[in-house]
Amino acid sequence: MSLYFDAVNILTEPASGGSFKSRIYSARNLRATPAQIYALIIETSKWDRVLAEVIDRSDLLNLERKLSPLLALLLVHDHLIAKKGISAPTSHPLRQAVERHKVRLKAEFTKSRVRRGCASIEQFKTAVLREKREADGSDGFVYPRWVRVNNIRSSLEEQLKTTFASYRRVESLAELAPEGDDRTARQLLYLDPHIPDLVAVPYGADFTSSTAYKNGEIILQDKASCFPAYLLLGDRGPKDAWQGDLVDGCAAPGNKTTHLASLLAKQQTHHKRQKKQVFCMDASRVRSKTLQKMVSLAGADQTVTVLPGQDFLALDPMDERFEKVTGLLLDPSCSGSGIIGRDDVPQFTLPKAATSYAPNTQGKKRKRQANDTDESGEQRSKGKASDVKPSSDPADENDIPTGEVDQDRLIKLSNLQTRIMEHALSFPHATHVTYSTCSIHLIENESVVQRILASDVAKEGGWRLLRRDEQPEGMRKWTHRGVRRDRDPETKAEIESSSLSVDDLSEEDLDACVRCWSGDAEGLGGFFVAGFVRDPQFASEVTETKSKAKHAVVQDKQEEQEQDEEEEEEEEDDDWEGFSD
Ligand SMILES: C[S@@+](CC[C@H](N)C(=O)[O-])C[C@H]1O[C@@H](n2cnc3c(N)ncnc32)[C@H](O)[C@@H]1O
Repeated sequence: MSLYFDAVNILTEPASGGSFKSRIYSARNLRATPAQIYALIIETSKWDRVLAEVIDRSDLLNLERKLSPLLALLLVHDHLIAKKGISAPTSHPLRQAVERHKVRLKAEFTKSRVRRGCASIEQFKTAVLREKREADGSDGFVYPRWVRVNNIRSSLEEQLKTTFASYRRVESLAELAPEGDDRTARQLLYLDPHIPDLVAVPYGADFTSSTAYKNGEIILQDKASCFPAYLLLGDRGPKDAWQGDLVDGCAAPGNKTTHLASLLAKQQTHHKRQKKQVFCMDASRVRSKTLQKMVSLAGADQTVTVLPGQDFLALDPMDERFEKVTGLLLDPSCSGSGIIGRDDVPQFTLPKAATSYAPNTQGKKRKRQANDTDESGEQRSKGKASDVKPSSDPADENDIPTGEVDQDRLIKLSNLQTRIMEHALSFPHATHVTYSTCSIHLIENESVVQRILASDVAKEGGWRLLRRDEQPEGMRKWTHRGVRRDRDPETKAEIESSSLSVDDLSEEDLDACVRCWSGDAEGLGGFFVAGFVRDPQFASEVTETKSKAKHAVVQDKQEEQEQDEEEEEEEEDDDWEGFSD
């Protein structure tokens, strides 16, 4: 019986960090084996809708008051579906509480199958799974595992021949969706058409024990998180390699930094030794340790200098160390509202509790709360050096969203993001800067862009947005672009009542901004990125306009002064009461 109590405890305790499976395997005080508990929970979750129906119709919970809804679901699963039945001595009171009703339970289970027009248990299982996916909205929704090949240590060709040798290429992301009851990873691979060296595999694929992963040849990084470095360095090769140094100002845990280094490696010819070219930093000392480990694991120590605990805003753009900096990538802290919960804890439809049963949390559908857990990168990086793995989870990069929109916090974030960007634009030799967030809110995205473009530093430096037609090929092809008003994250429809709008941005500006949304066929969370470029022509136009304006002001002032003097003279004349006729 301990198996069922262990499963109930696992499902009802507050979630701590890590995947659901790893939480079971690292849980203490379990009496059953983790494998047994995991299998029971996963199998029961496939049948929950039917089991809840059977339990309700047979009135089990009103007849057996000792059973909680969740415990009943697990026990009835094993009673009706597991080959060996309930895993407890026949004399155990809870086993008896279920088996006393075996005729009724069996009859309701059969009726449930017949109602769905299924002739066999297999057909029944497939129908029930389809029903479950339709009900939870996950039907047709693909959220793959994204894998970036690190060009410092390997190449896409090499990885296709080794790590992915047994994988079959598919032509669409949709083919990575689980089929039937197959929620486990199948060996399928999709080459991303937008980001070079990025592949997608079914979500359950686990590379953490693969040599390629341990050696930093592959990095588990979400597709959207690859946009900023690609937008900055693009499809350059040895012939048109990036000139100058780069800064990643908000870099931990280091996904985008190592991506920059990987793209630079691709541009370098083999005989040319890479010089230090990327300065990266994070204001948090603890997160900087993770950053350094990620950089080393990716083999990027030759290219990347980590400035631990460095506040980007305190960096002096005039410092001679940065005089060759031509590009900056800024991915500051944000609300994280675009991060989709990777909560892999199975969600159960439960039977109705008996009227006199006082349920604990077992009676509710569990959803992980952001503050249940301690999953910020800050906390994670407190682990041992050997714990540090290339990050795959956007939650490692950002705050975990609470689901509630705190307007004051968004305003503060937006102000800080704008300051950070204005500081980036003040690097004297910078020509390209990218700005990104994993937020869906206009106030952190297009609105920040609008504020930056309106700033003195942008106007004086001749900064404008990197137009879509100037973007690297993969980004040009990406169709989801900037929006003028906030959108409903579910329906993607504009929120008419939203008072915030970005009226100063032109249609061309919005087309320059790149958006990602969760819940569509792209397999991503919410993300935003925009590139800024210094345009000398634009600068001179601005300077010219400014100097014309200045000139006009000076002229006006001069004229004003002359007039004043004339008037004064007149007044003086008026005041002169000397000679008279
Ligand atoms: C969204 S995360 C960056 C994720 C990272 N770019 C990646 O791809 O792995 C934001 C990071 O910015 C850091 N940060 C926030 N403000 C900063 C500042 N003023 N200077 C330097 N780092 C800052 C935070 O500590 C946090 O680690």
